[in-house]
Amino acid sequence: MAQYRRAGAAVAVIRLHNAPVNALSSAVVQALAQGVKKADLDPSVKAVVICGANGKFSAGADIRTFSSLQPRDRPALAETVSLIERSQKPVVAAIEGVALGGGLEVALGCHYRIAHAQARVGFPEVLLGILPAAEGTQRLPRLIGIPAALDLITTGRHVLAAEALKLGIIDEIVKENTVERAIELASKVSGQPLGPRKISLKPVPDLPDMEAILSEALVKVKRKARGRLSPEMCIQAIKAAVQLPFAEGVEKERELFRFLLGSGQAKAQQYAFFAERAVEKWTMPSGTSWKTASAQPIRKAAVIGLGTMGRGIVTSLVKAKMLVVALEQDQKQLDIGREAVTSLLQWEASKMQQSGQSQDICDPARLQFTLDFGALRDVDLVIEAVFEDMALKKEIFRKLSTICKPEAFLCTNTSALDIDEIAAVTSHPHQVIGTHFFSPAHVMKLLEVIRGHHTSPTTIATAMSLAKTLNKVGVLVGNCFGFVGNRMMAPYVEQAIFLLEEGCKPEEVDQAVEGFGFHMGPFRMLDLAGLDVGWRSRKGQGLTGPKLAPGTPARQRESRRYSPLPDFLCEQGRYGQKAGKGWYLYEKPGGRTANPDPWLYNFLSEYRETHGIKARFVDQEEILERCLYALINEGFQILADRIASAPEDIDVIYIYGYGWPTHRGGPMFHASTVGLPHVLSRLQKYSEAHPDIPKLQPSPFLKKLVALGSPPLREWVSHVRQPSSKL
Ligand SMILES: CC(C)(COP(=O)(O)OP(=O)(O)OC[C@H]1O[C@@H](n2cnc3c(N)ncnc32)[C@H](O)[C@@H]1OP(=O)(O)O)[C@@H](O)C(=O)NCCC(=O)NCCSC(=O)CC(=O)CCCCCCCCCCCCC(=O)O
Ligand SMILES: NC(=O)C1=CN([C@@H]2O[C@H](COP(=O)(O)OP(=O)(O)OC[C@H]3O[C@@H](n4cnc5c(N)ncnc54)[C@H](O)[C@@H]3O)[C@@H](O)[C@H]2O)C=CC1
Repeated sequence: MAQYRRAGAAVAVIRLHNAPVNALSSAVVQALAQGVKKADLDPSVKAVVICGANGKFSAGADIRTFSSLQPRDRPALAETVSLIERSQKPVVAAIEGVALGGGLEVALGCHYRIAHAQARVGFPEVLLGILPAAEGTQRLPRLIGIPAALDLITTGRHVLAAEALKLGIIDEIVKENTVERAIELASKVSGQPLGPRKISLKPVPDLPDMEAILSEALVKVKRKARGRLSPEMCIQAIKAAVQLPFAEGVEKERELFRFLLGSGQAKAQQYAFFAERAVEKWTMPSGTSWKTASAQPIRKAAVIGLGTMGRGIVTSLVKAKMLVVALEQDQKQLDIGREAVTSLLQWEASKMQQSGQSQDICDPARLQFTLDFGALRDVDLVIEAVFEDMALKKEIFRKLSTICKPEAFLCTNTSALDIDEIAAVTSHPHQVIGTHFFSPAHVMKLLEVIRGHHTSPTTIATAMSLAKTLNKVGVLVGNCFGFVGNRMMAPYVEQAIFLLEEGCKPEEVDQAVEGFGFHMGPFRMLDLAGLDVGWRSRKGQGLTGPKLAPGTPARQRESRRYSPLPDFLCEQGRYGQKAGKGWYLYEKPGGRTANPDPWLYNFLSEYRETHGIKARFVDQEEILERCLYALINEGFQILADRIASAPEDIDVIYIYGYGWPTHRGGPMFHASTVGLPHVLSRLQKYSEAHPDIPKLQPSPFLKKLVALGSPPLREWVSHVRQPSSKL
């Protein structure tokens, strides 16, 4: 838990031990405190070094124990940090790997901090719905000043040793053996006065405009937080550091921590933390899993199509230092694509430069632009990102199957189409897989990995490993129209549009959904993505356009309710942001500011009149429940169909791909929080009111879970019938 040893004559080394990340469980904290006391009591010890086992200092408090914390538990970690600082002998933190959260708090209790050049430090607590509660919000501002402390504590970002040195968090960077250097330093400083090294005794560096800095920070985090409480509470705690003596600031920090711990948001954000890690450990009902399948190395990759998605995918691959071949259909598109990729890479390089990272990502030697499929002969993996058109995709895959080397993996970025149908035209269907990136592909963290019927475990392992290499979260799902993400999106968007028919304005629906915490409501999202995308898909499905059977009622398809509103908008060229108008009006084509559009109000009134719909007032509760419960209901059906193997998979997809607010833990977590009987009864109510909307009819699986007494979320999948598995 914490190993105590002597190094040389006069230095005690305390090494934190708790694989894999030396989390500060109560046993570790206790052993650390004992070590510090032992060193203090031993007159032959003149100085102390604290370090971590396996090249990591510590990733902080053990998050798994938070759910069992009682509000009145003694803050043992904070007491230990104080104990370290009060030590009569100099204590040096030797930081390797990470010193995060409570790990950094321990280091701040030390009198000196040295770090390896590759080490990272930070206070990521805000991302877990809490704040640094072992006196971190009181020590960091004293050490590095308010503006920098606000940045680090409210964003949770990790900083590399070089930046930490610049900020004053650490005293020295080491390239070789950090612990040896710490021992040297400890020996050197023993006997020197410790008062000036105790951060709690320092005043917070004063600034003339302190009040303004704090208020601006509050406005900024409130705007960004979308209902998340922790960033605001972090600012309150930092404000206490400015306004109160250290001990009182610590009291305030604890009070705010207790409030956050009990808020429910912390539980949701910590669930999301573990869900993200759980999805990496994919398993198929056959027993094949991440443990048994091995990924193949990808050195050279190709991307076909450099449109919205392809250019972002190329950027991601280049950033991950792969050799990349980028292919387009004609010279004009190739030139446009090249320019777009170049500017994305330049932007990435400048971002990296700002954060002190090396920026050799733009090396043109690693990137080849071509019109020639022959250039794909030696690539290890291809990602196809051409138009969403099955015939075109098949044509491309047929070609790839003959041109690429037999062991190459063939991936499609389709957002909804059948992976098996695409794989069927190749000679190696077991090497075909869906890799569904999200827009913008170089930014969004999600990679939905879609397994076809023949996809091999090696192909899955390689695609999941690619996600990790690209710094994304891969989630393995089964093959069906829209997979997990877009399949659940469909009933959500459908409800939003039906609500317009019934009397809402787009901004009312968006405000309700954004008030819940989404970055964008459905109409702003549709305008951004382009209304023509869905239109093309609906035409393909024969729901509108030339394939629609003559005489089909305007608002009905196969006895289900259908809204032709988005088709009408597209017929008028209102494709969204790119056209300067869609559900909203923009300042110009490509403009970003969505303004309510009087034209649309008139259009909606006329539409309602034509179809004999009496507009009614729809309250926020109904807007939210209709949109979100329809989406969640589909999630239950997806679990029942075994398209997703666990609720965590769905939640991670929604958090990282669709902007579901993390503090609400994802749609399935949200359902478990509000209670399955509640979700069921609201769906029943709405489906009785709208019997022609099948997506409001509660999923039989949801009904089953309620009948079983609403078991906890982690038990849901044990109640799914196995034979229907698509995974
Ligand atoms: C560290 C990482 C960057 C490593 O990343 P990577 O190598 O990619 O590995 P992972 O797959 O992410 O992780 C490997 C494995 O480790 C698990 N794990 C990681 N971190 C933790 C952790 N902190 N705790 C537990 N487990 C952890 C992870 O889940 C993986 O395991 P698996 O799931 O089985 O696969 C990366 O892991 C990372 O970023 N980790 C999180 C870092 C973090 O967020 N740290 C902050 C932790 S919170 C903290 O430190 C809080 C504090 O400031 C102190 C709070 C004080 C609490 C005091 C209690 C007092 C209570 C009463 C108050 C009231 C007082 C009164 O009334 O008076
Ligand atoms: N736009 C989005 O937000 C998302 C799109 N997708 C999917 O990604 C794929 C691509 O979508 P977008 O990038 O939006 O399309 P896009 O229309 O922006 O780009 C497609 C590109 O493919 C090129 N192309 C067409 N035929 C080609 C051929 N034979 N050879 C080489 N290049 C060819 C086109 O010139 C164009 O540049 C589609 O399957 C889409 O469903 C997936 C996730 C999100």
